[in-house]
Amino acid sequence: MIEVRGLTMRYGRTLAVDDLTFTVKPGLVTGFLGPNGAGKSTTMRIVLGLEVPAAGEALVDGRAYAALRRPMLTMGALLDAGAVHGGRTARAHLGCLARSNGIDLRRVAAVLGQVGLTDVADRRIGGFSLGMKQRLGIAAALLGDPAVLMFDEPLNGLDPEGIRWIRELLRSLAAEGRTVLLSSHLMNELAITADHVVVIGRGRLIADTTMDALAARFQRDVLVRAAHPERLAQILRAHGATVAAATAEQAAPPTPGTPGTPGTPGTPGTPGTPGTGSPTPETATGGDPSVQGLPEHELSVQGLSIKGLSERGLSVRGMDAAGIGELALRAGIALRELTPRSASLEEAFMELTEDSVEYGARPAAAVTEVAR
Ligand SMILES: Nc1ncnc2c1ncn2[C@@H]1O[C@H](COP(=O)(O)OP(=O)(O)OP(=O)(O)O)[C@@H](O)[C@H]1O
Repeated sequence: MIEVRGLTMRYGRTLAVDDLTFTVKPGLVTGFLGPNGAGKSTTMRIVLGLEVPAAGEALVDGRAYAALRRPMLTMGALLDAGAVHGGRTARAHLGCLARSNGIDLRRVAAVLGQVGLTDVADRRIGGFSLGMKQRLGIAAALLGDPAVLMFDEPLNGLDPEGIRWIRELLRSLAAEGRTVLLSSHLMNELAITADHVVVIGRGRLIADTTMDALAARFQRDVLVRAAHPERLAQILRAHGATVAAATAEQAAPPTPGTPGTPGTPGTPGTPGTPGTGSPTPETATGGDPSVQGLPEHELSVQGLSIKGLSERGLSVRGMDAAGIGELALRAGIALRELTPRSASLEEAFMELTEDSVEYGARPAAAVTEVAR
């Protein structure tokens, strides 16, 4: 387990890490995500005892890394794959590390095999590609067979095969019950690999949550176009959904010639869906017995006219497309469009971190909400 508590780090006037607290648990791959300069590397260097924080502490399995007598047996880390002596062979490099940590030299051959470098073990590291250096760095991290592993941007610059290999390795290490933390500034890279994600921006915690919860939080809404939008809005609200008029940008322009295109029922060449002709305000209020007699404000959504709603559609949150379809069917309201819309994880990340960049520290309530 890695515990980061109230960590603060300054470089001159730059506040690189700002009162950061999170825990990395065993048995999971945890992604450490943030835009460039967010403070990921600084945090990792503090965990490794390479920097002394202005406040707070970082513990590895309950102890400060710098206080460990044989640290590589507790935690393996890869911070900078390029920071190795290019004149040494891979085997000699790992042999040095093993000797200095009292690790059995037989582990050298074992980890070289584990990362697929056995065939090049006696070549000088200076001639290695970036991918080979990454593998060597990972071999070094695995040398002491530690329960905790921490990698800074291990996927950087790798080809798809290399990325897939690291992903599978990290997942298998977590499946063995180890604690695995990897940083990245790309959400899409982490989305497939990580179970849990800690997001930081400007050194502050933005989110500490499961990947699934993050995706669910950024499930945007369902865009609904219906024959009687105002009535459907009432019904959906009565069942707990939040309904708003879709904004102009949200509503994709209707495809020309689509049957039942809003606002053009019965136009030659665009046959309306039977029984779902877009109502004029008069027919919607006058012809529909279920809404007759209702006050005017209950027959609109955000002040939009029924025609406006028919064209833009409704943005529905808190209910999935199946639930909306079911309620519309029961009410006899024909649907013309029912589109679940969610942000990609990359968009979710941009949205989260853009806020932190734009406004600095997020209010504690927002962090709690995301971190839940
Ligand atoms: N040695 C240093 N001296 C001065 N400023 C530093 C130093 N190291 C980091 N910083 C600053 O601290 C902040 C956090 O940097 P850090 O490298 O930890 O971010 P990061 O999230 O790892 O970014 P990246 O993805 O670009 O590596 C940045 O503003 C950076 O410029």
